[in-house]
Amino acid sequence: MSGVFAPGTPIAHEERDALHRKAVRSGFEAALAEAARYLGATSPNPAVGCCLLDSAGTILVTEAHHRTGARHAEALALHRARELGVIDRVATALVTLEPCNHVGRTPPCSEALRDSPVRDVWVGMRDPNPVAGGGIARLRQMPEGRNVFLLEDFPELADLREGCAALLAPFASRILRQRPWITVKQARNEVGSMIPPAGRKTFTSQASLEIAHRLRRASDAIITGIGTILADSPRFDVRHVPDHEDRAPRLVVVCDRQNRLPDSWREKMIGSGFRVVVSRELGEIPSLLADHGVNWAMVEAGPGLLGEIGRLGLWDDWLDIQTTGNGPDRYRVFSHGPTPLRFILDEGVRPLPADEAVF
Ligand SMILES: NC(=O)C1=CN([C@@H]2O[C@H](COP(=O)(O)OP(=O)(O)OC[C@H]3O[C@@H](n4cnc5c(N)ncnc54)[C@H](OP(=O)(O)O)[C@@H]3O)[C@@H](O)[C@H]2O)C=CC1
Ligand SMILES: Nc1c(N[C@@H]2O[C@H](COP(=O)(O)O)[C@@H](O)[C@H]2O)[nH]c(=O)[nH]c1=O
Repeated sequence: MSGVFAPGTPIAHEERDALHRKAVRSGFEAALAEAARYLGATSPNPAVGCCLLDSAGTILVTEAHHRTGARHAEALALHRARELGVIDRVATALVTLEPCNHVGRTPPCSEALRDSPVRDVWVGMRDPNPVAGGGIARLRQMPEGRNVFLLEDFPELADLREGCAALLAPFASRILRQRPWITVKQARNEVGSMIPPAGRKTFTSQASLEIAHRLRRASDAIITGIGTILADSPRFDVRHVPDHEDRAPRLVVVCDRQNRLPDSWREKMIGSGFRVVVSRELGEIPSLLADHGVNWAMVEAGPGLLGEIGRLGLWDDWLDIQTTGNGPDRYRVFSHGPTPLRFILDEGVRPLPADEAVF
């Protein structure tokens, strides 16, 4: 592995490699954490993080893509490095997604890297988007010895690649399958029921509600059923954690085949910044959401709609939060791949025992 250390650094190869792996690891962890803060704000673009290191492997800047139309993560990180006066020290760029090679709303990141002192570029995932991809090949063709390393070529860094795959999963789903990543969130009480006690909408703990609201913040759309609207008149807003500033209107899709949706609820939601769509056919929802640029959709619905979603297999991961009645709530996750839920869950709610949980 060549990399973050300047040629001629007077340390042994093995020591250099160990330090190098440590620097790459901390850099990717920082880039992933920063990017995950913007899940739900970047769509239809992906969430992407970038970390710039100096030749000793010290982190100089960590940045992320904030929203469509704004600078990409690499371009913003290089911009910050110039603002901070550390651009001349930048040696290595770690990016969770292949740098773009096209002129979209912003110029190609491959060129931003070319016009910088970066010599080594570490890439978490190849870009599944054929329009923007090609940055790896372009960087490799550039003169002056730029090196490009892919995490997929380093088995000892497989967990970082999985993190990058989880971060990209919602975008990759829309691009490759023309449907968003769909997460079902289900809360159940001590006896396994989803139905709240009379006069209440929720029964889980504050920690669980914060997880639910982080998921709302990270997703671009909520799929629900008419039964939930009629029972709860839900707000579906983000209030137990801070929301993204100036977020684009989020979609709520209501499965309602008999036109029972109250106008008053629809008007209230539009007034709070949602777009409301009614669907008579559950099966059409994934492609409809993809057409609206939705990368990640969550389901907040009752047992009627969840049964149908389960029967049709219309989900990618399923978060089941259970109240125990005594002690903290527990959760388990069922997932069909590296799940972006890893960026949502935290210590406030404990996983169920390993044999009952996916991770
Ligand atoms: N604990 C939790 O996590 C949650 C609990 N809840 C609770 O669940 C209860 C409501 O549950 P429920 O009555 O089952 O309501 P749902 O929210 O599950 O909505 C059910 C409706 O979905 C529509 N639907 C079902 N299948 C399809 C399909 N294939 N295509 C299109 N539409 C479809 C039907 O509408 P139609 O009748 O028009 O055919 C059906 O009546 C409430 O008490 C609420 O508090 C709600 C959300 C989360
Ligand atoms: N019961 C239940 C949940 N239920 C979901 O929350 C909705 C109410 O949202 P709001 O109007 O924004 O407070 C409700 O209609 C249903 O979709 N969620 C949870 O995290 N825990 C719970 O115990």
